[in-house]
Amino acid sequence: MTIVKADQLSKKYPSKQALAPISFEISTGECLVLCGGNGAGKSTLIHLLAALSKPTTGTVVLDSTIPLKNRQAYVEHIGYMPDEFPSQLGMTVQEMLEFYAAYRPAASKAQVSFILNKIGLFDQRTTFITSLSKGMRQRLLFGQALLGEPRLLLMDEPTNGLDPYWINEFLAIVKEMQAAGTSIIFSTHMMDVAADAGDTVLFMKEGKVIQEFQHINNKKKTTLDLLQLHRNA
Ligand SMILES: Nc1ncnc2c1ncn2[C@@H]1O[C@H](COP(=O)(O)OP(=O)(O)OP(=O)(O)O)[C@@H](O)[C@H]1O
Repeated sequence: MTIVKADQLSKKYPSKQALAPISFEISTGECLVLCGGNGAGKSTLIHLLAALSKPTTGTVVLDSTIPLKNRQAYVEHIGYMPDEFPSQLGMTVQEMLEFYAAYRPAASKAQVSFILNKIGLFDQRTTFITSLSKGMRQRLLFGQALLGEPRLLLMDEPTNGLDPYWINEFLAIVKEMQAAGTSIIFSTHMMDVAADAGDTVLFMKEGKVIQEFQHINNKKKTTLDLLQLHRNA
């Protein structure tokens, strides 16, 4: 079943066409990975899908009925992980998760504890965010995106700053979420992560999709293919 349908979505700034019109569909439990060099348009596309920015053209529909312009209903069903930490630095780890849980109708106190364990920060739950390492902050951002069992998980460079153990854990959690029916879109510069997680990998350059891989089976070969494309982007 199609969960996300983007039709001719584009973004033009006065001085720049950041994203040329793009159309795609994603099914329940599918993972779409966005790759490409700096300035390729990955964050622009994720911001549009997260309803953080208005498209210049085009539409997005979630779950076949909820349009992007019905912002409240739309964002209730998505989890969003930004590429930079927001400003809640005066909170503890648990307070931050509870703060975000309050905005997610399906999130509960029990889920906050579950996620704290999942991201390996249960023992640091009373630690102030300012005292966390970069990788720990990244895990916390990932954890808040999982709150409320989103139908669509949108993540901007989620593995930045993660050590190899947590990159593996991230990939395992992504697969668990997919198996539970969550659809996932994330950007990455890590070709092995893209090859491992992506059912579909879109390779972008200067706001356009220049190549698309689907249903990757041979991880090693595909990682090399993606690296080759990255060199050309
Ligand atoms: N607010 C803005 N005003 C004008 N141009 C912008 C704005 N935001 C982004 N751009 C431009 O849009 C293009 C795409 O940027 P975007 O952040 O989507 O790239 P990206 O693929 O996420 O890059 P990176 O890998 O460096 O994060 C870039 O050329 C960027 O300079």
